[in-house]
Amino acid sequence: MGHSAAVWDYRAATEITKDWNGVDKIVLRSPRGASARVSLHGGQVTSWRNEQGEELLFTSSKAIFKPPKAVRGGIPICFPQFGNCGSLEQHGFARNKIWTIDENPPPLSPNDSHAKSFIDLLLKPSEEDLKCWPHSFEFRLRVSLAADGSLALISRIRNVNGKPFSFSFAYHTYLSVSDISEVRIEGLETLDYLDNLCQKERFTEQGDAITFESEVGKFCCYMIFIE
Ligand SMILES: O=P(O)(O)OC[C@H]1O[C@@H](O)[C@H](O)[C@@H](O)[C@@H]1O
Repeated sequence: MGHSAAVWDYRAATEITKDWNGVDKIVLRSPRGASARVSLHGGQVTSWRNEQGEELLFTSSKAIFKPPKAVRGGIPICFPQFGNCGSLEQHGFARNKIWTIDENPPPLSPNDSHAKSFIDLLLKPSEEDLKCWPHSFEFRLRVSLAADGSLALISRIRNVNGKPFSFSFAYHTYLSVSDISEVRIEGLETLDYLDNLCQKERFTEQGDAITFESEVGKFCCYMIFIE
């Protein structure tokens, strides 16, 4: 009768264990067998499996899993800087840090009608972070897995002391694909991008979907204004 989602215990479907470096990792499960694994190292989603148990994210065979090295794979969080567009280390420091779990997270929004298992992770700056990036922030990352296996990440960056600052941010998602020649990315037409393979020269994406016949390195430019 398909009642499994109604009786599914979402708290019990969230399991916290340790990886082999002693860092906590969280596994979220859906009633039909999808799962997501999130590490406190970098607040990084390191695995996302569908109901058939197939891994949807790529992790490099050369990835180093020892903090503070960033793990090349899954969904690294780039913050407070994307790439090398600033004075910080490449992609900022968030992906190198050990995040914490918020044991009393705010509830899911009432508009969110689908039951989900979720975890809220927090990152606050250390003394050392404040020396190289002197801004008081709290980064809340909510990772949720819906009953149908879909994964959502919501990031909220709070300015703690009201002094303005700017930052850049990205989910540097590594998707696993079986045949790159079959991949098309649609919906970026007309957006400007910086071409990493052409000294970050600025171009405008034209007409068709992006396909991959050789190496591609495009940073699409979005600007979000928050009042
Ligand atoms: O090697 P990192 O620091 O994990 O960054 C991953 C990649 O990030 C991309 O944004 C860069 O264009 C690549 O050159 C880089 O390899």
